[in-house]
Formats: sequence, structure tokens, C-alpha cells
Amino acid sequence: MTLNNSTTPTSLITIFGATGDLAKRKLYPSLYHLFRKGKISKRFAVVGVARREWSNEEFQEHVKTSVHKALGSDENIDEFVSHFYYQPNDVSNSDSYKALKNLSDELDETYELEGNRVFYLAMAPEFFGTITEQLKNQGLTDTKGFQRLVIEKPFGHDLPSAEKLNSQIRESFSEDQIYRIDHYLGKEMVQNIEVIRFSNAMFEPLWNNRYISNIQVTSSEELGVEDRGRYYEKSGALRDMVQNHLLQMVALLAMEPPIKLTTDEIRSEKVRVLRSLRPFQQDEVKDYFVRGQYGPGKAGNEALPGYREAENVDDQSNTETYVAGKLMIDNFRWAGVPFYIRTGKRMETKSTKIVIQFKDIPMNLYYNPDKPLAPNLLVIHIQPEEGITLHLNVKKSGQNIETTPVKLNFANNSVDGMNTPEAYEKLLFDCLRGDATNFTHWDEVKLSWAFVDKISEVWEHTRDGEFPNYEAGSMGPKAADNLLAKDGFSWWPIANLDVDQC
Ligand SMILES: NC(=O)C1=CN([C@@H]2O[C@H](COP(=O)(O)OP(=O)(O)OC[C@H]3O[C@@H](n4cnc5c(N)ncnc54)[C@H](OP(=O)(O)O)[C@@H]3O)[C@@H](O)[C@H]2O)C=CC1
Ligand SMILES: O=C1O[C@H](COP(=O)(O)O)[C@@H](O)[C@H](O)[C@H]1O
Repeated sequence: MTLNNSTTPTSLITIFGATGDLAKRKLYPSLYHLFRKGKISKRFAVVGVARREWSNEEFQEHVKTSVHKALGSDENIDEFVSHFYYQPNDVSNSDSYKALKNLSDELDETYELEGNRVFYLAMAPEFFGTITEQLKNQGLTDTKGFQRLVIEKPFGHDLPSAEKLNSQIRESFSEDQIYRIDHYLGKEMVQNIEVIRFSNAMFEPLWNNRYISNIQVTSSEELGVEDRGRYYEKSGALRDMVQNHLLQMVALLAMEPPIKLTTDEIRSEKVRVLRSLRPFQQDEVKDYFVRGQYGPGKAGNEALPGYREAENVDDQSNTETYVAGKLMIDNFRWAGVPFYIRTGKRMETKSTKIVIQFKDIPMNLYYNPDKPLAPNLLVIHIQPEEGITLHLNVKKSGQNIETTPVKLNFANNSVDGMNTPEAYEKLLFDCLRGDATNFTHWDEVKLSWAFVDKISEVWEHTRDGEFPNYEAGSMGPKAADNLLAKDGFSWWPIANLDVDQC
């Protein structure tokens, strides 16, 4: 299939959970952006589904407000919202799908949508099975165009629940109709990993265990659990961030060059990486993974409460809000190179960065016992700033043999015309065009859960007596430093790596 890069085909987009938070904060603003840029076909309609008894007009007002709040601008908003319709529907009531089918068929005709349908499930996962079953049984997927299903995270709670969910939705949709969202795959610089690696002659030859000593992936958040205690208590950082976003970034960093840039080829290279992750025995988990939970702390002068004080969180909670781990990828390219990952809530700063640390040169001609030669680093700044920094050594000005480290910077968002769109905007655009590359295939989800389950099985059955073990506003527990120190490494300090600091 040839993909159109400038605009989407005609389509009816049905959003289940249309009154919810995700739709309001992400989906409507993203669709509006696409509309304003002329990237969405003029022949489109959106049907919002949720239980509350809204009229079309109330729904359109809601969409307008959400766009305005998110973007602060609303040029042509009336024209945009005129494509929006609302269908009150309790998704667990099978009788209610008739009205949705009638409305969908009507819109199909009015807008000449050629039977193209995207069903976006922006609802709690417990409803996914019922909705997909009803869509099929009640003929909503029986159209002459394409039918696609967009599924939000979390995709299951562990491997058995993910398998169950997958078989439920596969009763109604084939794998190539399913678009499982991992919003990190929509981030500009995450998509750039592949390009940096495979379009630069200077990196690819060095991208292996002969030249790279270790890779560090950090995704830290300043925010705490906020009002998501109920969900987070069952999830924790391992399921919430590592199973999906962090393992996806590792797969992109470690995969072999695909033979072509097609969805199937890229995904199968990522799958191979996930298959090469070294598995642990239960008693080895502690050697590779560290967990943390934030206690009270400070951000500047502001006092921050601990995790256990948040709403819907147990006051003796054993849930981790921080994870650091060492992954080994047992294949020819990566044997012996640790991939360190860490993620946590209520850390010092909001930042996602990847640091690729190169090995020392074979012989140091500039040896100075008081000042070791700085290692070469390639830093990929995912967010909030976007770019790349290459850390090199040069001659210190005015000195004969003294070296000094310098940074070569590329700041993505300072390049004219390259203001990066929101991840959801890109992913919606891709899904509407039928490009599933930046969505996760079931094989990836399955392998990620299998890996993570080994860790959670141990953690769930052992209380961490030291919780809380890091202060809110800090960079996590001490044990995470020891994880690297055992191998002779340390975490690169996030703040000193900033793209705009040189
Ligand atoms: N919010 C976010 O930033 C993110 C959310 N997600 C995922 O997206 C999904 C949605 O999250 P979010 O928007 O935050 O959730 P919300 O709780 O804000 O929204 C849930 C939506 O589901 C509707 N709903 C609930 N029960 C029914 C029912 N029986 N029949 C029809 N509609 C129903 C609600 O509307 P009503 O009450 O009117 O029925 C509401 O529109 C979840 O899977 C979440 O994990 C993933 C990443 C980020
Ligand atoms: O999926 C999730 O991601 C967010 C972090 O996303 P980011 O784009 O802001 O880095 C995290 O806060 C949330 O707990 C998790 O569910």
C-alpha cells in the first residue's frame, strides 16, 4: 500500500470515552491540529460515545473548550466541530449499538466516507472485549472500506491478562487492524533514534559492543501520582512505564538495521531485541533491578507529600514509584554492554534522555592523573528539550597537551519549521493513513510482559521494608547508584547534559 504523507483518507472516527480526560486533553486538540494544517481529509466525521446524555451541540461545545484550553487558539473551530456528533451509549448494553450503527451509516452517506472506520477505545481496558465484540456482532465493522481499532494502554496487567485481552479483540479485528498506542513512539526524538542510527555513516559502525561501553535511558517525572492512586496502586512504575515506553526505546536503540523501512521489517527487528533480553531467575532479580517509593520531600521551598499520602493509596503501600534496571541483550552486537534504565515519579526534574557512552580510546596520549579524559557521549534528548549532543574532547585553548570536553549540539525545536507536533497528533495521523509502524505489535507486547512479569512476581511477594526510600524531589534511591557502581559506571547527571547549556 502506498501511504499518502500529506493527508488522510476519508474516515469516520468513533471515540469511545468521548467525555473522558484523554479525549479532552489529547485527542480533540490533536485532531484539530491535523484539521488546521489540512492534514485530515475534509470528508471526515467524529462520533463521540459515552454514557452521559449530551446533545451534539453540548458535545461540540466540549470539544471547542478542550481545543481552546490545550492550544489557546481556535481558528475555524466552528467548521471543525461541525463534523462532531454524539451518541449516548452504555457500552455494556448490547441494545445501545443499534443507534450507533444507524448514525454511523448515515454519516457514511452524508460525508461519503466510503465505509472507512476508525474505532478509538479511550476507555478503561475492562470494556475493550465487550466493545469489539459488539462492533462486530452488530455490523459496525461490516463496511466496504477499512476498519481499524485503536487501543489505549494499559494493554493488560501481566502476560495472562494481556493474552486474554488480545484473544478477545482478535475475535473481531485482525492483527493488522489493531493499533496499540504507546505514545512514546509518537515522540519526535524517539522516532529520530532510527534515523540517527541508520542515516549516519559515523554512528552505525560504532554502534556495538566494540565501541559502546553502556547505554543509559532515563525517564524522570516531577509530578507525583496525582489523582491516579487507584490505577497506580495496581500498576506501579514497572508496569506503567518500563513494560511499554522504556522497553520500546531500548528496542529501537538495540535493533539491527531493518532490510526496508516497512512496518513489518521494523517491528520484527524490535521483536528480535525483546527476544534477546537476558531472562532472570527469581533470586537474580535483585542483582538487576532496584525499586523505590517516594516519601515526603521538597521542590525548592515547597514541601511535597509522600506517595503514601496520596488519594486512594494504601498508607503501607508496597507499590514502586521508581524503577532502575540493568538489561543485558544477549546477541552478537550487544553481548557485554549493559543498558541501564530508570524511571520514577516525583524526581528532581522532568526529563527523558538517552546517553550512549563510548569506550575509552585504546591508549591515552593525553594522560593526566589529575584529570582523566572524558568519555565520548552521544546524548539523545527526548523531552522536554529535543535534540542531540555529541560530547568530544578538544585541545584546551592556550595549552599544549591539555584537553577539554566540548559539546556539539543540535536542538531540534529550534530549527525553523520543525516545531514538533504532539505525539498523539502524529499517531492519529499514522493510524488514519494506515501506517502501524509506531504502534506496538502483539509480539512486542507479549515479550515485554513476559520479561516484566519475572520482576513483578518477585516484588509482589516481597515487601520492601525500606519504602519509602527516596525523597520526593530527588533522583531516586541510593541502591540505583550501586547498580551501576558494581560495574564501574555511574548515572550521567541529567541536568549537566542539557542541550542548551554549552
Ligand atoms: N488520561 C490520560 O492522559 C491517559 C489515559 N490513558 C488510557 O486511556 C483510557 C481512558 O482514560 P481517561 O480518558 O483518562 O479515562 P476517564 O475516566 O477520564 O474517561 C473514561 C470515559 O469512559 C466513559 N465511560 C465509562 N464507562 C462507560 C460505559 N459503561 N459506557 C460508555 N462510556 C463509559 C466515560 O464517560 P461517561 O462517564 O460519560 O460514561 C468517559 O468518557 C484508559 O485506558 C487510560 O488508561 C492512557 C494514557 C494517558
Ligand atoms: O504512560 C504514561 O506516561 C506518562 C509520562 O508520559 P510523558 O509523555 O509525560 O513522559 C506517565 O506520567 C504516566 O504515569 C504513564 O501512564
